[in-house]
Amino acid sequence: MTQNLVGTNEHLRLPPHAPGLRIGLFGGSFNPAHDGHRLASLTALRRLQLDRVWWLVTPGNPLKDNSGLPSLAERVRFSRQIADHSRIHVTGIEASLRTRYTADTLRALKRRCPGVNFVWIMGSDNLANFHRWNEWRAIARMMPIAVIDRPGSTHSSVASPAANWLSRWRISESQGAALAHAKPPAWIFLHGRRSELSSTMLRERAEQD
Ligand SMILES: Nc1ncnc2c1ncn2[C@@H]1O[C@H](COP(=O)(O)OP(=O)(O)OP(=O)(O)O)[C@@H](O)[C@H]1O
Ligand SMILES: O=C(O)c1ccc[n+]([C@@H]2O[C@H](COP(=O)([O-])O)[C@@H](O)[C@H]2O)c1
Repeated sequence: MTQNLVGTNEHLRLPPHAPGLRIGLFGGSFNPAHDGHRLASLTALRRLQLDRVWWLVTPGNPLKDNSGLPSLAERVRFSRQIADHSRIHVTGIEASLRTRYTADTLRALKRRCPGVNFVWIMGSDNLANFHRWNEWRAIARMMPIAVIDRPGSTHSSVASPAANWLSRWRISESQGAALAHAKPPAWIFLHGRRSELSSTMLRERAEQD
């Protein structure tokens, strides 16, 4: 079934959505997907009371060397096996939108999905580098952001230039249910059960085998 969907480029289409839904957008290389991605998504679903999380499997992170990156279809297919949850939709829609930078992707999705309450989700390692992203302040002005704590970047992320700039708009963890409706900039740092997993670790293990 999943294989067929990838074969028909179903992963390039927008999943079902409707005005008023709260949808988390979780972008990543997913090379490969792992349980840390799933745990972060479940944390966001529950603590932010989201209806869905869409994984946006990138054609290639603009800040990474993407040589050797497996095909989008392969990464989507494996991500679907890992996600395995009715509220998590794995997509390759940046490829069909022909966007690479997150700011462009979010603009395009907001235009195509009027009335949807989107939240950008990222691990805390990405907050630490967020100030290097294209139009990062514009991203923060476009939609609320949820940062999920991740081993190794708890402190560097909150001490980062982006976190400093964003500090006045941080809402408390107890207000998670309000984030999707908050006027951006608005962001939250969610602490909870953490996963040590990373795609780098899995690629290194696979090389040793
Ligand atoms: N264990 C984890 N806990 C919380 N967030 C995570 C975790 N692993 C990845 N993420 C987040 O998931 C998103 C996609 O990450 P990505 O696909 O690059 O995985 P990665 O494990 O960070 O990969 P790599 O090791 O190749 O950098 C990013 O926002 C990242 O911060
Ligand atoms: O737009 C940018 O400048 C930008 C820079 C770095 C990363 N991103 C996005 O951040 C998400 C996480 O990337 P990664 O490779 O850490 O999984 C993914 O959706 C990337 O496209 C975006």
